[in-house]
Amino acid sequence: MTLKINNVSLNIKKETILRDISLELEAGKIYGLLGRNGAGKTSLLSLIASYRKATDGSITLDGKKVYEQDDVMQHINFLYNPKETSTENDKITEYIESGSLFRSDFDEAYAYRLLDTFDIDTDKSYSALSQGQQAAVNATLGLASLSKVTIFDEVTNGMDAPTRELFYGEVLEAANRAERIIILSTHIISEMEHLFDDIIMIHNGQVLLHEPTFELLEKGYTIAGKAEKVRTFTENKNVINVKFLGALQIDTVLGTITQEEMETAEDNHLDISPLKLQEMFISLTDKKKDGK
Ligand SMILES: Nc1ncnc2c1ncn2[C@@H]1O[C@H](COP(=O)(O)OP(=O)(O)OP(=O)(O)O)[C@@H](O)[C@H]1O
Repeated sequence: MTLKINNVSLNIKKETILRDISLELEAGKIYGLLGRNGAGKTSLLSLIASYRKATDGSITLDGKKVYEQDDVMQHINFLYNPKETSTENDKITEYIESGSLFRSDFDEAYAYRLLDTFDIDTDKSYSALSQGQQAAVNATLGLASLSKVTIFDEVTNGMDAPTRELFYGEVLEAANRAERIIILSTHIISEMEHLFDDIIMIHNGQVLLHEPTFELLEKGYTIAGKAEKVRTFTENKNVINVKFLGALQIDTVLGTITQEEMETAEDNHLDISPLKLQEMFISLTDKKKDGK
């Protein structure tokens, strides 16, 4: 199964929101969609879910156009947390029923197991739940839908840390249950980094990069130790971030490290560790660097 986004652009009024986006997403993968506020993530996801029509270009699932095609659209599920508090009086049980009514792949038993995991009282109405509990119900609807393309747009907003951890575990399980494309748009990068097979970064309405996470993280490293030693080591290197922790300096460097350099680091009691996705993201999307 392949979701193809072909040269998609979106203009709203006279503003260009998305410019010439081309991406190919494969079943069996979890995608992390990252971008600064206003980069265009939700706009792109709305196009995939047919909430909007692209100004140019097309989106296809297994070669079939998605926009306003019911037979294709029912396999694409877009979950987000509405900004307004819901006045929805339906009981959670009714929510699950309607979820399964419209989606042929919906697994009701799985949904109830998830709600139990999230400790949701299914006799309550949706509007009687707290913000974080509503987020857990939305997450459940997405996970249990088993939809071929399942999109979670900042769905963890409002969830507390233990609930987010439960959600991450369930995302991994849901990805193993069925061959599907899962897209997670988030700002909680450090917590979710381990979930992503691929990273897609959107910046100023364009694709900045689309790469397997492990390849991206092999593009650099962090080095920590006595400030003076670290400074000497990273002199003339592409340092994208410098942090201090007491007497310790931690530099994030883009580039590979040679065996010889590894030995020098060891001799100087410097610790080398993998690059952090969040630091790379901050550096790559630094507005000061692109003059914005
Ligand atoms: N209905 C609209 N009318 C005009 N401009 C819009 C509309 N919807 C979105 N935009 C603009 O499109 C740009 C992208 O917005 P979008 O919501 O896609 O960003 P985002 O990456 O999801 O941001 P965030 O991380 O803050 O949620 C922003 O500049 C926003 O102001």
